[in-house]
Amino acid sequence: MSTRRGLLIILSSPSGAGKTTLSRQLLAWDPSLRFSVSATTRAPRPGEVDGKHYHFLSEDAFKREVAQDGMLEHAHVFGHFYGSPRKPVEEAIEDGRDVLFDIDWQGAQQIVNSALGPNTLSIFILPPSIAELRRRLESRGQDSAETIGKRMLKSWDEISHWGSYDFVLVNDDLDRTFEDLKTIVTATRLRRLQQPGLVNHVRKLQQEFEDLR
Ligand SMILES: Nc1ncnc2c1ncn2[C@@H]1O[C@H](COP(=O)(O)OP(=O)(O)OP(=O)(O)O)[C@@H](O)[C@H]1O
Ligand SMILES: Nc1nc2c(ncn2[C@@H]2O[C@H](COP(=O)(O)O)[C@@H](O)[C@H]2O)c(=O)[nH]1
Repeated sequence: MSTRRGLLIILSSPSGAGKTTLSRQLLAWDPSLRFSVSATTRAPRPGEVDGKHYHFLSEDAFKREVAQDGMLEHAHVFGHFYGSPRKPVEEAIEDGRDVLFDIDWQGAQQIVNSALGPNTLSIFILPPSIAELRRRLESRGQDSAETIGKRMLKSWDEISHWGSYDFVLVNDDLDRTFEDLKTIVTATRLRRLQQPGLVNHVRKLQQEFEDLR
């Protein structure tokens, strides 16, 4: 029987729309889901743990990883490098586990256009308004006014790619958005191609049917 290959579930949004919050909820909902811990050259925020939230690398170390083909995708975002280490993702999906990515549109496009494209599920999170996006970045209280200003200026760049994603959610009410996200993940897991074991099941049904005659 062919085994199931894991799905690559990609969440993107402008900074502050809520993808980190939704990722954490999704990981708590389904402990079998693996999070792709990105590498970044930006400094840790208060409370961020190396190896859990990000792998915090120097620029030299990051570039070395890229040169050795160690990144599945990588991009320059808000003045820093970010990338998804290849090995843990490949191991997880070969093991049949789904992997969650919190990455920008450039990284999403690289993965969707790669050999892993048929195994991806991409979801874009929109904010209810630009004013609310700013309010959320400010209320998160983890970035300087200058950083928030830069992220707001880049928000349209990110939003302009919403049309390339499989699904789009407007994250107004968090509980509602999370319910919709779970529905999307559950439905995608039920796609015929995600269930290679069905072939054997249908063969068994056919045999049982033949035995009736
Ligand atoms: N639906 C919502 N309603 C109100 N606040 C929300 C909602 N979703 C997320 N938030 C809050 O908005 C802030 C930004 O959310 P979060 O950090 O998840 O955004 P993000 O898209 O991951 O941003 P970044 O790309 O900068 O990491 C957080 O303080 C979070 O608690
Ligand atoms: N292409 C990639 N983008 C990534 C990756 N990890 C995170 N990101 C995106 O960067 C911005 C900023 O993140 P922050 O943690 O500094 O707020 C956000 O849009 C992330 O989705 C990655 O590995 N590749």
